[in-house]
Amino acid sequence: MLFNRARIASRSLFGSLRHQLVARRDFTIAIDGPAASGKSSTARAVAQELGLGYIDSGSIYRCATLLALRNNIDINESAGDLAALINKAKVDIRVRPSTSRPAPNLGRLAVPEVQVLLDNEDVSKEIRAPEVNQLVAKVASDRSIREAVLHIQRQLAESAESISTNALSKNAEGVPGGVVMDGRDIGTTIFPNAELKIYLDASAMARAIRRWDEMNNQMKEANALQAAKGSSDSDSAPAAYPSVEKIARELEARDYADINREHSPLRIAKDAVVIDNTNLTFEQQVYTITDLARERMGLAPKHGDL
Ligand SMILES: Nc1ncnc2c1ncn2[C@@H]1O[C@H](COP(=O)(O)OP(=O)(O)O)[C@@H](O)[C@H]1O
Ligand SMILES: Nc1ccn([C@H]2C[C@H](O)[C@@H](COP(=O)(O)OP(=O)(O)O)O2)c(=O)n1
Repeated sequence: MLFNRARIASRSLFGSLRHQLVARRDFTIAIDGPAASGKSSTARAVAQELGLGYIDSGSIYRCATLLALRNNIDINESAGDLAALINKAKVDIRVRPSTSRPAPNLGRLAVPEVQVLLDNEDVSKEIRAPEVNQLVAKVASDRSIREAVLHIQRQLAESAESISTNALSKNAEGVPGGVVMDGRDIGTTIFPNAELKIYLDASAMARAIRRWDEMNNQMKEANALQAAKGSSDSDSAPAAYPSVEKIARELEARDYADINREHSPLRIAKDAVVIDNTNLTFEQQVYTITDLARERMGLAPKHGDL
């Protein structure tokens, strides 16, 4: 049915419009914001609640960064070489309903799990490594690389539409097909006609504490796993993680690079709804967005005043 089919075209003839994905899909939600503001977890929960597809555009830039590191490409000297590699690479983002208990900071909401495949290799963990964090904003600032990534975004948007209803659908009666995509330029450049644009923000300290908590939980899980194996091998001990202050400085440095770059910088789209979640619970922010979306779909809100 035409109603459910994504039809995407790039307007390559129109200079500054060339990065747009002109989506004829039924409902697109763009979620942008600074690092660790909650975009990905929120977008996944919103996609699950509404039965839409989900694409984490940052993970594509992270795959590009991993390719640069693995191939010793100096991004200052040879961005074109990296763009060529990305053009040849196959990136796949798989979303499946969560199998584990929700994290304590996410309340009752189970957030779907995302697996990122680069040329069929699961790189979900590797693309979150500190070396990738440090280089990714630089990689994302290059125009030829952004163009190569756009190509992948377009392909993924097409397949996300087709998996959306069977992979994530839950309590989504009456909701049309569509996709939730998060990143930095989704509402401003990639989907300028998105039906709903959200700019998610939180204080740098709140964001750093959340990242630190994440690392702490991962460390505890790794320790428990090692203890269960009875291993005392110091080589397999998880690495120490940085202080909250150091994480905050790194997040701010990346935000500065993302806001001040020339091509598709991080900006609040003029028609975006800004949600500062410094003092919101995860459920509040997710249900605020799903109710806004339902309202724009012509459906009754489910959660009312939060
Ligand atoms: N309102 C909230 N309260 C507490 N923690 C939150 C909230 N929203 C998101 N988080 C947590 O913040 C961390 C960063 O979220 P994430 O979705 O990875 O952000 P981003 O995609 O913007 O980098 C995650 O651990 C997530 O569970
Ligand atoms: N649409 C996008 C998405 C991400 N980027 C860049 C900018 C970010 O610093 C990196 C990594 O993005 P990602 O969303 O994975 O980062 P965080 O989860 O917020 O730490 O990619 C971008 O330029 N445009």
